[in-house]
Amino acid sequence: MPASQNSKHSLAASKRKAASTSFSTPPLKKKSAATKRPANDDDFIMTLDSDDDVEDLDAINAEADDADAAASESESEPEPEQTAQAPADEKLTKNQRKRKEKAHLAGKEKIVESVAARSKSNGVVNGKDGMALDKDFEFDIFGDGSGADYAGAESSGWDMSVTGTRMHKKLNVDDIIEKRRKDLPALPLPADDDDEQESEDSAADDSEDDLDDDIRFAEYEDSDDDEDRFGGGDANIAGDDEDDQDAAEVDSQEDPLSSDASDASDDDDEAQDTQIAEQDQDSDSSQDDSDSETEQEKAKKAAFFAEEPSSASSSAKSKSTATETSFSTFALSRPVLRALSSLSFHKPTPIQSRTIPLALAAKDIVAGAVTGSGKTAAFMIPTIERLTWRAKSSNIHEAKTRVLILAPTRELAIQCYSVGKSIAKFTDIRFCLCVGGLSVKSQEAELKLRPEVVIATPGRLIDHVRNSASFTLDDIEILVMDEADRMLEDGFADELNEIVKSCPKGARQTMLFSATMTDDVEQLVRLSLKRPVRLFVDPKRSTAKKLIQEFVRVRGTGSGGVAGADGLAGVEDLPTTPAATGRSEDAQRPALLLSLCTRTFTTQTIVFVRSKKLAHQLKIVFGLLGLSAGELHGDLSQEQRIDALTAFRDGKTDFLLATDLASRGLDIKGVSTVINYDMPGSFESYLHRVGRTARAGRNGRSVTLVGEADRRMLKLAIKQSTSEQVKHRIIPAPVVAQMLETLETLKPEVDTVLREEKEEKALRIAEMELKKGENMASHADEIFSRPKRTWFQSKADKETAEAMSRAKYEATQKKDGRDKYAGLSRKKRRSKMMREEIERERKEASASGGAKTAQGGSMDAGIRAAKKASRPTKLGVAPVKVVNKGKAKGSKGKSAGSKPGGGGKVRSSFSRDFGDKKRR
Ligand SMILES: Nc1ncnc2c1ncn2[C@@H]1O[C@H](COP(=O)(O)OP(=O)(O)OP(=O)(O)O)[C@@H](O)[C@H]1O
Repeated sequence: MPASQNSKHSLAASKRKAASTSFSTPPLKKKSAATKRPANDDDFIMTLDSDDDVEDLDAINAEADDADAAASESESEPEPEQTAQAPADEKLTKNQRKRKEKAHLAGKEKIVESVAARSKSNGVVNGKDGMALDKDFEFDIFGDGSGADYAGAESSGWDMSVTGTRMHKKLNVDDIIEKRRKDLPALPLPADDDDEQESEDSAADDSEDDLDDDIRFAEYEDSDDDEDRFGGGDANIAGDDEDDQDAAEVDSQEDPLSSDASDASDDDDEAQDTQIAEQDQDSDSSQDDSDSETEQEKAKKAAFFAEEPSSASSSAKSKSTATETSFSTFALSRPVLRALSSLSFHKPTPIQSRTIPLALAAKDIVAGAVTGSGKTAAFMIPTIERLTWRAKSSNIHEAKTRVLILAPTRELAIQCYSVGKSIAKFTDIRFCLCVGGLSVKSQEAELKLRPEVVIATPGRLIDHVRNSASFTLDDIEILVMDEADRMLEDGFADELNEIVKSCPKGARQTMLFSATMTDDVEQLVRLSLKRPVRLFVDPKRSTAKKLIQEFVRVRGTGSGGVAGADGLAGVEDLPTTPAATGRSEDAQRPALLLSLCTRTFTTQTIVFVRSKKLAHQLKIVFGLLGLSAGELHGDLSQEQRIDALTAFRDGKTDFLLATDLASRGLDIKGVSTVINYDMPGSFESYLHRVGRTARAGRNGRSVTLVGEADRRMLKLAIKQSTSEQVKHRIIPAPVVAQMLETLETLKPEVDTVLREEKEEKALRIAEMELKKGENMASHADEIFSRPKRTWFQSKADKETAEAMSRAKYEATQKKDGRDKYAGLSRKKRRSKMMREEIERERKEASASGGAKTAQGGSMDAGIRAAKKASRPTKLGVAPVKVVNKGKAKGSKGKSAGSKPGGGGKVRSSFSRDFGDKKRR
């Protein structure tokens, strides 16, 4: 425990004590000796990236923002302007220095103006607003703060508009891209896939039937030819046959996706299937989490959780299926019913049906339901309803903050705020949004009025608990955590403990929600739940019913699989010859992605990538190709993040290139496709990502690029879905080859844009430093007279927490099998798996009291070994591509004649994953 926590704890306790004595005299907080404020302390970035060490341009931007914020917040020591500028100056050429000097002068003028404006309008709070990031920057949900314009907001999703002037001129990479694009010669792009020939393979024209037919064909009659037709497996890519055959002979033990590994990997499949089956039992009731639970765990859960009251449960179950069910059956108050009807919420979703009665009865709840099933309203409706029962008082000193809703990201908190205000719009309930990146001062001012509901990200909330006079969590009666499983992860552990400690325990109702909610008692116990009810509405780890999940195989003969990927390998380091392009999966991904986005999924598409740097680079490539794309990740300022979201939501951009920051909770209407540029590190993360589409009963499609290291995740996805939901998409090799050529042409342009952007940013940083110096000079008295803010975590604490979170994430990756067997020969891999399986079965046998004996487990393994022995041991020659060289085109007709898995053709394990599904 960080040393600071003891003092925090006592602080919180003393605040509670003080607050309980009198409402009329809000207790003054004792400010402890200031620890230095870490930059971005409250930036709850949900990225699971491992790119923190990457010096990214947007990171520079973020630093610049911090520098600016620091200037306006005036907490750091003033530094001589010369010193601050020196490092930036050193990097600049003569011309750049001249430009900088110009900017310097212009900046000076601006600063004078802004200081004048600031002193003019300083009446906002206490006559001083210097601690705000930007006094004019407001987050206004409906433009007027009233929530009156819901209909418009509803039609296009929750409103995330931002009003107010910008803190500084936004550096616009779009301008740089546009400038470069104009000078580019026309780039060859693959034609749309709506012509007959191409739709045979890529199968994504407007007609749903055609699309399904084509993909089904690819799925079940996947020939050797087919599987070679993407990822660089065609005669058009010189030398590929040889490469593959060599690879098949030499590396057949190492390539679980290659066709020649098919016989050998049957055992692997079985072993993996068994594991998957055991780990991912469907559980469509609140009662059983998994059969693999030990008796001890079951007993622990039985003691920890309360049974769902039978009346509520049975009526809810019938309600959830009955078409005539309506919100009026819950006896909600008129203003709430009116709001629901204005939102066109006519009947409750299943999770709402089961949650609302229990939540109204003040029960603690641990709830899980599939993405897009209405969990936000499930906790928001009863919360607001309970607030309408409160005793009303016109006296502000009697007002209390009774509800705290926590979310892991700012965007999600903003969305919850928007939903809450909409449902409460006919009541007098007041909300306050407390998230990082927005004005601390205006939040402080709102908190002083004691709004009934506070919706927050943890870091900013703790900042207010520690530093905003009169704000305490002493009166919290309802604590809700959205994406609670995320909040329970190590990265949030310290913050969550601090918050829970600061809330009263006694009469508090706690509700936890997530699509991937855990019922692991060890994790939940620290939240002081009181016999919570488990409400798991959908089968565990399932996707929305109307989601079609497509998978595109990424084939590389090298070892540069996804695990090692960070950066746009296909663009940054494009190979010089097309032949070389088949060497790494990473080299294929940009081309595959762009083939999808230029031909098939041309709008309303979110592309998830695993690093901020990659998101930015892809944005440049998209821009240079004339595709309108925004980026969303943690290296952007909050303003840029909201801008990107709103532009995408409003259809101003067709693509949103995002990290996992955007994977959870965001409800953007009209998202038709989610593309996973790479497989995320955990299956939970996959579920959240693909859950950005097919929401609220709508159709949606996800397309995931699957490399060899992702096969286990692919199998999980297939296992958890119906056969109609999963498809194998094949992109014609000529299309990919053409895209690779185009990317090759673009490479120098991408570099140029990055360089120009860097220069612009260097200038901007210089401006910031100047502004900071000016602020320091103009407001020195005020700055040094202020009490310093105290911080919950030092930078080191935060880094430790992040490192723990990252370690856990990496461990999850290993658990999910991404890298577990990487680098092992087939033989070693199989014997390792066998050993693990025997060990696991032994454990299970002893845990289940001998129901399945260790001996029995070994026997299973023995049977599998015997089965394997009865098969031909090795094909010897790669069966791929022998027949197909001259038949790259018109694969439909050709392949339609082939039989799945028969006729001497060997199907890849990738294809078998799909075929197996069909057989089930
Ligand atoms: N009763 C209802 N009737 C109609 N639409 C609803 C109802 N409840 C919620 N919705 C709509 O369903 C969509 C998804 O809701 P919400 O964002 O709460 O899903 P979620 O379960 O929290 O998803 P996630 O797990 O991704 O966070 C929203 O657009 C919301 O407006």
